[in-house]
Amino acid sequence: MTSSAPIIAVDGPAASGKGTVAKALARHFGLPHLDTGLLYRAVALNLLRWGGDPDSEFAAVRACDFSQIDFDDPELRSEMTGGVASRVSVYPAVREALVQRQRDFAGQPGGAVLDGRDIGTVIAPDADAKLFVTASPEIRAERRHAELTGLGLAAHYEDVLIDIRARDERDSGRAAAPLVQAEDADLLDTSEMTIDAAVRRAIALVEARLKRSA
Ligand SMILES: Nc1ncnc2c1ncn2[C@@H]1O[C@H](COP(=O)(O)OP(=O)(O)OP(=O)(O)O)[C@@H](O)[C@H]1O
Ligand SMILES: Nc1ccn([C@@H]2O[C@H](COP(=O)(O)O)[C@@H](O)[C@H]2O)c(=O)n1
Repeated sequence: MTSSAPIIAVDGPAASGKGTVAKALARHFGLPHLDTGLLYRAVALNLLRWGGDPDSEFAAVRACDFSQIDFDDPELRSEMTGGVASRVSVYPAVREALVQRQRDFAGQPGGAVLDGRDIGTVIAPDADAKLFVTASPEIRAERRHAELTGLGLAAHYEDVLIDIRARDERDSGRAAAPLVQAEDADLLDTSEMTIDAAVRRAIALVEARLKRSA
């Protein structure tokens, strides 16, 4: 892959700020951006609406149908949908059903930024730049809690922290495409960083990688 049409992979745990960083990178480098978590959330939302059982791999695979999904639907971003997304994403057949769509996005001629859990390891292992964005569970829970209450939703910090820890365990512990830092990814721990500082550091890390691969 040449640096004129770069693929940038951004991975990390829930509420680490990877989406914020990925969107800013896309703006900075003039690239299209895909939040791959939305694909797993779409499967989860189908399942919830159809009354399917998240413990059934068969039902989850049937829910890999985006024909009725509006990607602007606010329900996609709910905590309930995110929790079910992390359950259906453990199934290899669900992951398999979503791979090609993500690889097609990554492979478009002008380059792309994708964020998720397995972008640098499975979807685009040859990406030109890879970031692993993280922060402590407590900081991530604070940020998610502030986000939810800011939207006027009732949320308790302790519950959010429990949910974040459960999500970390499921995403990192599954056999298929677990959340793990790719060997050639740069680590960006945003625990002590403002959004501006995290974005500036992300741009600097990616620019350095692109220069090296030019
Ligand atoms: N460095 C930071 N300092 C403070 N708040 C931040 C920082 N980075 C992100 N945030 C805020 O934290 C929340 C979560 O960020 P974001 O949505 O980017 O995380 P994410 O990793 O993409 O989450 P997920 O994929 O689990 O939905 C948002 O409200 C965002 O504005
Ligand atoms: N590449 C990815 C992206 C997401 N997931 C799973 O989906 C859940 C929701 O993702 P968000 O980024 O929107 O929070 C997440 O907890 C993962 O289980 C995935 O497996 N791979």
